[in-house]
Amino acid sequence: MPLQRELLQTKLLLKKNLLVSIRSWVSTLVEILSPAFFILILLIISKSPSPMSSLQRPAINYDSNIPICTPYVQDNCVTLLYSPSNSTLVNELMQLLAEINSPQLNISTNINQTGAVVPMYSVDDMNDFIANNPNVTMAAVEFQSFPENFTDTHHNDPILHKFSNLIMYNVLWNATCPNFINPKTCIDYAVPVNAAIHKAIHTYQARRKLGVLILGGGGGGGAPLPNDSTIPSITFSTSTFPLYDASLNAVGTYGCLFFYCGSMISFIFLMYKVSFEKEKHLKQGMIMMGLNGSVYFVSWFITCLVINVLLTLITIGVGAACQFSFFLSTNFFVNFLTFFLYILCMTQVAFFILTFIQSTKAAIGIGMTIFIVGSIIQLIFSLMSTFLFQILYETDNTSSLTARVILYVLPMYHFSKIVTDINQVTLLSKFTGVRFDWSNLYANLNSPTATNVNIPSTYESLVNLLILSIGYTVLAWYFEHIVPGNDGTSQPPWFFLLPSYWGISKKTPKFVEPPHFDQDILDEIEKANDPNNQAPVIIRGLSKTYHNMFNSKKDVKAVRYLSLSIEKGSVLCLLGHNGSGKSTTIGMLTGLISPSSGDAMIFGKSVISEIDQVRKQTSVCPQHDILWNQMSAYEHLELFAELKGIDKSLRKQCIDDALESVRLTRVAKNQITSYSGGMKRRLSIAIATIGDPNIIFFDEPTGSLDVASRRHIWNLIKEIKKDKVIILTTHLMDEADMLSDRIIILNHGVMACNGNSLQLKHKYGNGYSVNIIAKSQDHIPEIKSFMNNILPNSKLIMESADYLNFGIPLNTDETILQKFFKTLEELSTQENNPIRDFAVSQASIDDVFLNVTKLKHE
Ligand SMILES: Nc1ncnc2c1ncn2[C@@H]1O[C@H](COP(=O)(O)OP(=O)(O)OP(=O)(O)O)[C@@H](O)[C@H]1O
Repeated sequence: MPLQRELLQTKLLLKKNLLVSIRSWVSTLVEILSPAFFILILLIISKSPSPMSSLQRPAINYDSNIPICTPYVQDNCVTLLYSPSNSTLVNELMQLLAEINSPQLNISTNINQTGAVVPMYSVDDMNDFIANNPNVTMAAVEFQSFPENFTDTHHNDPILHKFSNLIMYNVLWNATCPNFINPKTCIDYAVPVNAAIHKAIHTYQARRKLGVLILGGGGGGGAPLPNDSTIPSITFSTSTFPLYDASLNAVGTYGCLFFYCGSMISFIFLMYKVSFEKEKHLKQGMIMMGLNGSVYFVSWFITCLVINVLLTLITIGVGAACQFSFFLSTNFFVNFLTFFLYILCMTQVAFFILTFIQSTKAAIGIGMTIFIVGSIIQLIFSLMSTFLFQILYETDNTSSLTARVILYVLPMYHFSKIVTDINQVTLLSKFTGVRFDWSNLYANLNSPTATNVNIPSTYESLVNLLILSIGYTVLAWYFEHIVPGNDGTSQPPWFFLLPSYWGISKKTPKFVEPPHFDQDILDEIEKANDPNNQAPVIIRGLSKTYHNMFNSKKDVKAVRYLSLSIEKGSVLCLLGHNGSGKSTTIGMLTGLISPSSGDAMIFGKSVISEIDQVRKQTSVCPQHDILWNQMSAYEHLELFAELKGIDKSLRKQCIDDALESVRLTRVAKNQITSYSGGMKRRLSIAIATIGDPNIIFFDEPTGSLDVASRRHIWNLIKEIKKDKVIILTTHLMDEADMLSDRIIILNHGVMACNGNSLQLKHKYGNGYSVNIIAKSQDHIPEIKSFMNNILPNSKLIMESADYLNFGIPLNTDETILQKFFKTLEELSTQENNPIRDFAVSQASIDDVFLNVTKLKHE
């Protein structure tokens, strides 16, 4: 049941992600609470006085309303006069003003209706009325500039367009209030009238942009105003629109930036977390242990979705708690989609970028750069808001088209567009009551004209974020296949066209002609190619070339025509210099690296076409520990036991046995941050042995262990090899000598020799090895000539500073050897002896290794 297996693996990795997040709770909290942090900064900014306040006019208190007048000279009074009455815009504005004022005012041409708002044809009519009816009118508004089409004029010139939207008016109020004597009833009309006009204009704009009915109420009637002989004294002020108070300004000016910052911290965290697992080869290690590569990404994607939902809810919750109308006056789902889709899109951008990055340093660097560049973009959009969109969509010339295309692929552009749209509508909604609802998503909030109708609506911007999320997911998936990862393998750019990729047909191995080999190796090749060979591991012509994308001359032939078979119950040791192809061989046998040619059969299953079946039989202890610092040894073993499909009833026993075998029982529950390098290595070895695999690959298993631990692991390997195949790579010759049933030395990717320890010592060993330390480097020539004279068939194997190593063939005449030893002893008593110290030993694997690799070099 492959799907069931994948679901189980996804569950396991989610559990691992949860565990790691809980254990590193400080960074998890920082990540989750980052939006709250930025919104709180916005709150502080909104509460603190603006640094520009001394240069600005005082903010308007939008909470104040125009009180309905109370007659104090005559029986009736007029709350407000306005002119001109022949302007549709002015009339609509004043009706709106009357409607949203609390208490609601009545527009009436009947000047006898107490408290009415009365339209006047012109400013002269208004002045006449005031002069003829002293102390009847509380206030008056004279509109001086009122572009009839308000938001639609002068679109071709953005600067003119800005000014054409300007409404200018004078507010006049009656300063002769006789109640000055009684200040309680004498009310200042100037401030509330000014604020009411602001509110009315803003509501007008918002309703008009959203396409909702501008007027919802108003009207009324009343009794005629009586005359009075008192001469009114009128004072006036002039005001322009708009003028917001500081708290509204904060969201309007910095909202884009701070909401963006809050959503971007998780992006940087994601870049770090995924690149960390890549850098530490954790993903590779898990794949070698049977993990499906796509499950790895699915598990990260689900983890990100959960974090994304949390971040979105926290953003909306904290924003609403701070009383920002951006959140309070916007439909919850619109707010939710804004943040959710943006963070989702940035998650996919992170996965896309990570396909090209192998190290955490690079990932954090790029993440921070995107964060900073994005912040600058947000700030520009915050400050220029709709103005910038107008310029961008004003014309369809090449430069604006190019700018639009570039901006289109940036998720932050769409985010700032949506935030600006919502801001435009909700900025004053506390006073105007206008909300940004689901149905308003389609409205064009940017004064469309014939030329700039293309400005996307809020809905289109949300859809664009979704399209980008899907686009970046596809790109991440595609480049993940074709960009060589740190395992160096990649698929051809057309991989998705290959039936084998989709499992429709099986991959077929490619075989090439073998290079020239010695007879013993040719015998082994013949054995491996024998169709009757029943060995559990049969490798046939396995080769790997790492191609250089830019220069084929720099291609690396890491392994060339490796052919051999390995019997059950044996340890095969792969020796070789650094870079000789050992890890590549293990990578190919575990399906991590795809061979360039050849194939290997593991218990009859091909590593090319049946890797899933192969992985059920194999286990790996890679060169790099596959460990998470936040998890304990027990949790690691539990994870891998489940990954290997060990039955729940047997799991605990298996884990306890594995811990016991590497002597980690006592510290099993401790997080591995407290472990030494050796302890971590022992845990990696325990992980490799769990689940009783038939074949275990040990890639330099004891490199970082002390002598005692190393001996312990050797005993362990000897014990477990009985019914298994062990393939071991090492640089330690005594380890190879002690453990191996067969040794293969790789030299520049080519099999240079093959046989057991004794056979190799006999064939390639020096018989005896003579190590000589000269008194000084000046004595080296003297010692060399001494050796040449006394033992002409000796061979210099190694020379380093004052150290010389000679090999003496096994078949050397015994009398010559005796003479040699005697001369050495005599020399040691002489004063001019060039030798400080010497030792003679029998041939070792070291000699074999040096001889073989040197021979093949020559
Ligand atoms: N991802 C890769 N891309 C390109 N070349 C690579 C890649 N991985 C390995 N090589 C090259 O392939 C050759 C064999 O490398 P490999 O790691 O298999 O050697 P090794 O014997 O395991 O070395 P070591 O003992 O240092 O681990 C080396 O020349 C190495 O530089």
